[in-house]
Amino acid sequence: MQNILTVKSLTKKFEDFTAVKGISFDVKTGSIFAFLGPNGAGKSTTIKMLTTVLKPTSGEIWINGFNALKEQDNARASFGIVFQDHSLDEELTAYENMVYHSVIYKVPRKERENRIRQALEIVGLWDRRKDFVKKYSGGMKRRLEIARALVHYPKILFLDEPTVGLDPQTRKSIWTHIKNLNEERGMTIFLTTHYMDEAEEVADEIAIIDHGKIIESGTLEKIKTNNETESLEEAFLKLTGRDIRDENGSAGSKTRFMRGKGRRGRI
Ligand SMILES: Nc1ncnc2c1ncn2[C@@H]1O[C@H](COP(=O)(O)OP(=O)(O)OP(=O)(O)O)[C@@H](O)[C@H]1O
Repeated sequence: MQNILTVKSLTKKFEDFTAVKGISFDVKTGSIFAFLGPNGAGKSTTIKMLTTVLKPTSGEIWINGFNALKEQDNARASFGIVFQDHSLDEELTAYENMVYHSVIYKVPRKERENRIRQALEIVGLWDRRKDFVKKYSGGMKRRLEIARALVHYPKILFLDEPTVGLDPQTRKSIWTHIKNLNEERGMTIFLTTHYMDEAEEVADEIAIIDHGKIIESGTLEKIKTNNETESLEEAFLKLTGRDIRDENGSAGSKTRFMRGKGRRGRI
């Protein structure tokens, strides 16, 4: 199987602090890859580098055969992104949001309508296309963001915490849409999540990052065997000494209090 994404010795320094320390990994074409780590481990910094938002200090990123640092336009055309924070225009309808994004991504005018329809149908929002986004529920907004990320036919979709802040039923529905995209359309999915059960259920391969280094990677079975645990959550705890979940207990929002200060061991 070919790799749609290859990362070699990727490093990011913020002045004298190294947030990502020479990580390397491959993502197979057509797979679902989960990138996990405690708060402050380096996930967002890595995703920002992979999606060309942040320039690495050193290392290589290859996306769909393109060097993401030297062939940025081709690399960008190869992926879609759904970030944690909503970036929809609430004063526009869903359809208008889609058009706006299609223009930015230079989708040919003649193909625009057809592609928008396809993308909205995938997430079950075609019938609601004329509604203003401000009337949408949290789950519908997330589905719209996923549809928007599909309109330029990306080969790989980056999802940063796609279900954060959503109730369990809505989370389930989002995963159904994501799994359909992967299984029926062969789209590669790269995701981060704080919900271990979700990663366990959907991911073909998993990488765990802590303190800027990948400390474990492979299939769920391999990770459980390596760590002699029954679940991913137990393996994660054993490896990082930390719980990935919100420790304030408020579903969805993430604690920041452990961020980056070497608090390994405190649970
Ligand atoms: N612009 C920046 N300047 C300085 N330090 C930064 C910057 N961005 C991130 N960091 C630091 O780099 C480390 C990794 O941060 P990052 O946001 O990548 O972690 P994360 O794994 O995504 O965490 P979370 O799950 O909390 O979002 C943290 O210690 C963070 O404080």
